[in-house]
Amino acid sequence: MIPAIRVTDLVVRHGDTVAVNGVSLSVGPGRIVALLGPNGAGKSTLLSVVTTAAAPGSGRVEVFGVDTAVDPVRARTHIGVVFQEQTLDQDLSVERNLWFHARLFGMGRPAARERIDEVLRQFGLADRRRSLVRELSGGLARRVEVARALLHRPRLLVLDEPTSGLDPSVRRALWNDLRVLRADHGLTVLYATHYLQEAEFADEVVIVHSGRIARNGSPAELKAGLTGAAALVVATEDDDAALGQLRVAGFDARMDAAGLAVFCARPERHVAEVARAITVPVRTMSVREPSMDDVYFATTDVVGT
Ligand SMILES: Nc1ncnc2c1ncn2[C@@H]1O[C@H](COP(=O)(O)OP(=O)(O)OP(=O)(O)O)[C@@H](O)[C@H]1O
Repeated sequence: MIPAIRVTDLVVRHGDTVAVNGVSLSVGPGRIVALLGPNGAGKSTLLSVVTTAAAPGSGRVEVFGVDTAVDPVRARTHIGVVFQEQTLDQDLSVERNLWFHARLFGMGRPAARERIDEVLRQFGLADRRRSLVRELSGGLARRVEVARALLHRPRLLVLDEPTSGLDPSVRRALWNDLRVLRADHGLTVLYATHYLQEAEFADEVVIVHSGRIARNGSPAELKAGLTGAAALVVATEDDDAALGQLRVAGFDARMDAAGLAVFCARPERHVAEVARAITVPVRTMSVREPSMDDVYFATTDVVGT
């Protein structure tokens, strides 16, 4: 099976800065992949090469088997892009913006008209078709951008921080749309985000740091691979006394933001043992699994030092 995206030993420089430093990555069709990483990690640069906006310094990028450096025009037929900054023409209507895109991708008039009607309906924008973009809310304008990106029926949608500045309900609606598109059309989605909880929607998370892939895997794999973050969180009548008792019993117990945390690899297996070690009354005990935040900070801190 041809991967939707294959990146091989990619290096990209901006002047003296090595923005992408030897990245290799393969994304299967229909997968949803999140790119995480601190500012300046190289996410946008990587996305710009995948979308043919920038050329690789060395290495190779293929989109559905098409080498983006050899045949960028053909590669672009497979790719829809939603850029970090809004790129709609503010003084044109929603419909006109879509029309220009359709013409840019060589769609004939009848086909363009039909497809524009279809995406406007699909994204709930039919009643806004004649609205000027500058009259739209940020959330609606984003919807128009996603609709535009999908107009030429690409198989891969690339989004660079698509939800930044959008309110939580608009963000949730966008992710629902993308999941439906994947389910109905097998769309492959690659997106960069700084909202760590948005990485939970992905089949695979790729954490980029200093131009390299620092860690990648499914959200569950990344969390399971994290040692030292899972804990039993205990609330007692006297947490200070309980802390001392747990330490005497040999547990790695600490006070943190959640309260008294007992760190252990499989917390659910230690409930009885922890309860036995504490003589003060226990109010509640709960298992805390590692979060995407734990994975992110463990990865970027370790790599950054
Ligand atoms: N046009 C440019 N000219 C010079 N340096 C650049 C240019 N674009 C990016 N860089 C540098 O390349 C590195 C990677 O930047 P890039 O924008 O790809 O990171 P990013 O992970 O997308 O960051 P952010 O989360 O802030 O968008 C950074 O050191 C950045 O300063």
